[in-house]
Amino acid sequence: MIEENRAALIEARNKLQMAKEEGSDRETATDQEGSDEYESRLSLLEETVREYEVCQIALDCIKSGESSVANDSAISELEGILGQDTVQTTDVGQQLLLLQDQLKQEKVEKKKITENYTSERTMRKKYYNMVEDMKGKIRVFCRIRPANRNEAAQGGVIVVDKIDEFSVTIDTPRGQREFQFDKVFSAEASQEDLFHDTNRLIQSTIDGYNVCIFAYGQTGSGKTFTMVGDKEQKNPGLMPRSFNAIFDIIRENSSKFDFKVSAYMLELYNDRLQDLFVSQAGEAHAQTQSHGQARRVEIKRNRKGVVFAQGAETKEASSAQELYALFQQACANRHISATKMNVESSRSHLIVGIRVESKNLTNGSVSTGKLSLVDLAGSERAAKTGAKDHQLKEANSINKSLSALGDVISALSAELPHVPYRNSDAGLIGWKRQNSHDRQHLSLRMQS
Ligand SMILES: Nc1ncnc2c1ncn2[C@@H]1O[C@H](COP(=O)(O)OP(=O)(O)OP(=O)(O)O)[C@@H](O)[C@H]1O
Repeated sequence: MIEENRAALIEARNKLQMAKEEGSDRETATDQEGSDEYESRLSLLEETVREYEVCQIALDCIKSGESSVANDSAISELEGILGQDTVQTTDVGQQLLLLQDQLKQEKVEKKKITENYTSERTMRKKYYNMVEDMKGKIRVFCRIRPANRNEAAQGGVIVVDKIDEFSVTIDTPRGQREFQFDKVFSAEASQEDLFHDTNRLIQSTIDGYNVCIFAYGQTGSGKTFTMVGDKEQKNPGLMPRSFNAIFDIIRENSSKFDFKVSAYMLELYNDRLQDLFVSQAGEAHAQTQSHGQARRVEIKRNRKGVVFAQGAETKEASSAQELYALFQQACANRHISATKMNVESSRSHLIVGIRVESKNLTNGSVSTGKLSLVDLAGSERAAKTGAKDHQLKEANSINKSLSALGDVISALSAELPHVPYRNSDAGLIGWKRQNSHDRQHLSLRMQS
């Protein structure tokens, strides 16, 4: 109908144009009767054009009814056309009233849809996160590392056995012991399998929750492999997979939300927090500039109880690739060295904090969630790792902070009124619960 009207409008305008040209060609109005006839034909044609124009605006308005802004401007255009002339047919007036009525209805409809959408979204968030909560605010997964070539060559015996989805047995000098987890991954489990279960927590972060995933275990048990992946990234770990998942969700929702992703990356080395976005050379340079004063990163809590790393640089990323590039930059500044148990042993706890801010384009509300991904340094026995001198100091500091973390986790699991977060920065930054909805995801690891 719109197309038919548009064609008729063009034809009527052409006829009017031709009639006007014909009029200007007439040299003098010799024949009064002919002149009157011409005038009345011209006025008839003008009226026809106006009618088609009004009709066209009305049809366009009805077609673009979802946008009240577009309709409002169309109405003023329509009123403009009608106001240009004193000739206002009842037909056109009725059409305008009808149109205004339709617009009113559409505005009410639009408001209803927006309200429904907002309440549906709130419900989705609520139920989604209720399901996540039912699974437990603290979830402990166990991953069994396959025996490596050295262990096999030395005739190592497998002492860990997965007996079902949730339990393992371990042969100890005092006999076999059984342990329960929220989930157990066997030595054959892939990186993909591991991520499958944590993937859902990324949605919670985007929904405005604070999520913490960390790997805990003995040195060489595969924490870095699980969190980061192998060096060549043929088997990417939870961190790069999470970066991709964040931006996948962002892409899917880009028509409804405006997102902002920013990150800080720190390491806790020898009880001191270091900003991994600043290299040691950069830090030394900054220290000279500030007359010997070292830049300090400190863990603070704001008035709302939200934990943040004061003094740490935060960088924005607009894609998973950008976030990964920032991560690589941070990893290059991390403390790693060889021990007897791991050729690339992490000598510090790595803390990656990703903040996702989302602005709802429908109602303007803003929510912020944080995903903390932590690769802890491994607990170790100096006798086994061969740690001496500064490595021994590192090991003592690692063991001390892990023991403080153990106290935090025990207190949280037992729901004790006092949780000793303050005993260690590590206990505070990664897994301090920032509100009642937060959830931690603990990956405990074992070696076969
Ligand atoms: N599931 C696995 N499959 C194959 N190789 C693995 C697996 N887990 C760990 N590895 C390998 O075992 C070695 C030790 O793993 P990793 O460095 O991740 O241990 P870690 O627990 O982070 O140690 P540390 O606490 O000393 O840093 C690495 O060479 C890693 O590639």
